[in-house]
Amino acid sequence: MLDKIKGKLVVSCQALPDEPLHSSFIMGRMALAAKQAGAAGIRAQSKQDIDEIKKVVDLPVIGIVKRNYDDSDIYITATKKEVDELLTTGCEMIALDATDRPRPHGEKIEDLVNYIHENGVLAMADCSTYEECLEAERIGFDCVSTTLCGYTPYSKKIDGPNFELMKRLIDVLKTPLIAEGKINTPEDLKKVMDLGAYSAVVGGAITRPQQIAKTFIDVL
Ligand SMILES: CC(=O)N[C@H](C=O)[C@@H](O)[C@H](O)[C@H](O)COP(=O)(O)O
Repeated sequence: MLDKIKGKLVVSCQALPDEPLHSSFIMGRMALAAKQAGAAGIRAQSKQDIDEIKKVVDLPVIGIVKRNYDDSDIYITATKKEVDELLTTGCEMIALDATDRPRPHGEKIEDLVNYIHENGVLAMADCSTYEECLEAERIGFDCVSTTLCGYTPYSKKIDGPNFELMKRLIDVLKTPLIAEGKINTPEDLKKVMDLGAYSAVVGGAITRPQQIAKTFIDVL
C-alpha cells in the first residue's frame, strides 16, 4: 500500500452519526468520486463503511474505528476490539491513536501494533506532537501522521496544517510521514508535498459539505 500512495493523495471519507452524510452508501459514493478524481487511497471509519467502500472501489484503504471510552480520551482505534473489527474488512492499513495518553483498559500501543503486524496489515500512527511521532517510529509503526495535531490538550492549535512540525519531522524520520489534518486547500497540499511528506490525507475539505459550505458562508 505504501508504494501506491507515495507522492499521492488519500481522501478521507467519514461521516459520524451526528453528521448529515452519515451513511455507508454515501461514503462508498464519496470514495468513488475520489477515485474518479485520481485519489490513490481512501481513509474510512467503521467496518460498515469500509465494507461498502471495498465493494465500490479497488483503492487501498486506511481503516479506523472511532469509539469513545469512559476511562480514556483516546477514540481512534483505541483497543483490540476495534482492531479486530477492522481486520475483518480487508483494509490494507489500520490507523490508531498513538498519542502519549493512557488507552482504555490499560492496553498498550506496542501490543496493538504487534497484533496488527501478525495479521499481515500495516499500522499508521496518528500523532499530535514531534515526540509522539518519534516514539511511534521507535515502536515500529509503518508510517506516522500528524492527524491529531491540535486535537490533544497539549498540542499546538492552528487553523491550517502544522507545516513547521511536518518540516521538523521530515528532517529526522526514516519512517514515511503522512501529512494529515486541516489540509484545507490545494495550495496547502502542494506545500506539504513540497516539504517532503510521503503522502497526504485530506478529509473535510473534500468530503464534508457542511464544512465546505461554511467556507463560502463565512465570507458573506
Ligand atoms: C481529529 C480527528 O478525529 N480526525 C479524523 C481522523 O480520522 C477525521 O475526522 C479527519 O477528517 C481526518 O483526520 C482528515 O483531516 P481533515 O478533515 O482536517 O482533512
